[in-house]
Amino acid sequence: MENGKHRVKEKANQRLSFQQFKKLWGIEDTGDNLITESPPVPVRDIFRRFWPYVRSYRLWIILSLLLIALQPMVQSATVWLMQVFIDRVLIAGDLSPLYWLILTYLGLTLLRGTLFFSGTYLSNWVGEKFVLNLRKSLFKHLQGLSLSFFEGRKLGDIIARISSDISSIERLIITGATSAVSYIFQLVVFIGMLFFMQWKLALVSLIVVPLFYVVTRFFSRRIKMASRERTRREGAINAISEESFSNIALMQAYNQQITEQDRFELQNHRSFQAKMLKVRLKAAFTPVISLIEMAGTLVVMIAGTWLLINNEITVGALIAFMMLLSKLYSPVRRLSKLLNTIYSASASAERVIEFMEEEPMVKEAPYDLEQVSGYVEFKNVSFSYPGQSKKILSNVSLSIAPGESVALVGASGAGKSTIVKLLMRFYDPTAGRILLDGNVLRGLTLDSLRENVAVLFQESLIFDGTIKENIAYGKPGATEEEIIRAAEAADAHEFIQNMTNGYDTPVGQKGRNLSGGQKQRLAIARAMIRNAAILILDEPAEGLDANSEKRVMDPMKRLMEDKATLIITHNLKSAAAADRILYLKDGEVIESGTHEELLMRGAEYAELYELQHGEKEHRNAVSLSSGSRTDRGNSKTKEELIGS
Ligand SMILES: Nc1ncnc2c1ncn2[C@@H]1O[C@H](COP(=O)(O)OP(=O)(O)OP(=O)(O)O)[C@@H](O)[C@H]1O
Repeated sequence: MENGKHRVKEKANQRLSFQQFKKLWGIEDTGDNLITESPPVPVRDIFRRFWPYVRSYRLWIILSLLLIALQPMVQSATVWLMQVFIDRVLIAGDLSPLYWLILTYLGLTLLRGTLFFSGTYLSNWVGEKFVLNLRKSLFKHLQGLSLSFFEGRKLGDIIARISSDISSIERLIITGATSAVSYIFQLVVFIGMLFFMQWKLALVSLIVVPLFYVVTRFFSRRIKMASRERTRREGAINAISEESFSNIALMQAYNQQITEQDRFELQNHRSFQAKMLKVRLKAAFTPVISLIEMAGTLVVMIAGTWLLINNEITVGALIAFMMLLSKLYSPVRRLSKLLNTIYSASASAERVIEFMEEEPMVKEAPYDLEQVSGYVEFKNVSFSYPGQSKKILSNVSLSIAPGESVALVGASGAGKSTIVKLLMRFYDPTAGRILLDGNVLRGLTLDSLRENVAVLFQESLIFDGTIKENIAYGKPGATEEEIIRAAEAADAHEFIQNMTNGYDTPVGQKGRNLSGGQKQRLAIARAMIRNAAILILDEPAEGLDANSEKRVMDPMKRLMEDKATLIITHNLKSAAAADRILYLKDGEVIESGTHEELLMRGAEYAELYELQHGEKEHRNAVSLSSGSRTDRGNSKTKEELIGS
């Protein structure tokens, strides 16, 4: 029996599979949806999942429900007044009850208005509070997720989920739930009143109720699926817009407007198709419901007339009954419509829940490290990106001591930036260990690790804020004096002072009001103010012209003082000035030593150097290094290390 039940359930699920449904209803699986489908979640579980965000408002919810629940009572009393008016005033021809009837009617109308205002205001207030809390919590949660999550997602889709999807959930959780309770309460009151007035007629009027249920179920399931398709397409529209507009210069420079428009249009059209399917379903739903409603009214009219003929009901009571009946069908209809809204909003809820259930791949650890000296060690570290079998790093071992500079060189794609990502714990190694001052990175809190590292990325990352805010990003709560000192050390003070509003000048989105060199000096000031023991320089002079490069050299040199520095560079002349060079090939350190040692070895590093700087210079470098290695010792200048 249990098995049989299970099979039926399975079959029901199968029959309504998304792909089959899409074929049936005209959204064929075109394979062009940029956003993957979120796992389906039953409505009951959705409520359970979001309940914690409204729990603290439960008293207000109860109050608003109470206010909503009182409304049908007042409505019923108004109908009852009508019955008294017809039977006692109109038919009896007696005007004496009219005075109190009018006064009561007025009082009831005012009461109903007050209840409506406070109920609506309160339920909306709770709803908006829910949106506020949920959005805050989702934003915080997303910020704690690992880099891998963001590298595998479309930014536009993430934004769509934080903005529009969360707003849709409000319709499901608060407005939806309170309206549902209010409609159910109205139903109970009205049905109770109908039975009180004429139980036989009341029974007849309920004949059509199961029909409402069957039709609603049929429509709401399909509306939910169309809504899923629609929300995914909206996410894709956001993603394409974000990609296109953030790369607008590239797009225009390569005349890719048409390609981008086509990409956009495709998703836009699919979104339109999904929406139209939803509209068709919703539009067809209302007339079908009206038809059932009409059938119910007809049956009651016939039965009512028969009862009237048999003197089992008065004219006034029959009219009042019919009026109440129309009021009964209204919450039934609204409840059915609401179910559709709930189902379509649950498509958004599924997308938000998918994100909420994401766990950070890099797990937080308990040990809070204080100020470190900056001794970094990689021990037999291997790494593959999540979900990929290709080994990006194999058995990498390296160390950087405080005050030492190590250059990481190698062909593009060799795995240099991946080493930085592991050191920052954006990812954890697949095998091997990384240590900071002898502590395994996996055991440290992410905050304490990252507080001890300052990074200068290949492309200076500048936020849309003032110059002051951008520098202070390196040390939250930095004083004005500290900011100016950092800017002076980064040789940025002068150009900042020459700007219209000095340190309060806005830099524009991505720092578009600044030159490349200015942005880099601002980034140096930010790293300066952090004063971390470990410094990572990822192609710090990349993209700067000779003049700007010269300009950032001195501040960079000051920044590196006493720090354990890892410098990633393609330029072997800059690498030459490092205390040690690691040559990375296909994720393995194949050569390691000083510039001179590597040249003497005459292997791949020497070959690459020769390729970059010509044979003559290479020979000079070798003879110079073999003759005067001891003289030079560690006297390499920091300028050499950074510049080319
Ligand atoms: N998020 C990622 N997911 C999957 N593979 C990645 C990811 N990031 C990098 N890779 C792959 O890892 C390899 C090493 O990349 P990495 O960025 O570390 O190289 P690199 O030596 O820094 O290159 P470049 O000098 O060009 O910056 C490349 O083959 C790259 O395709």
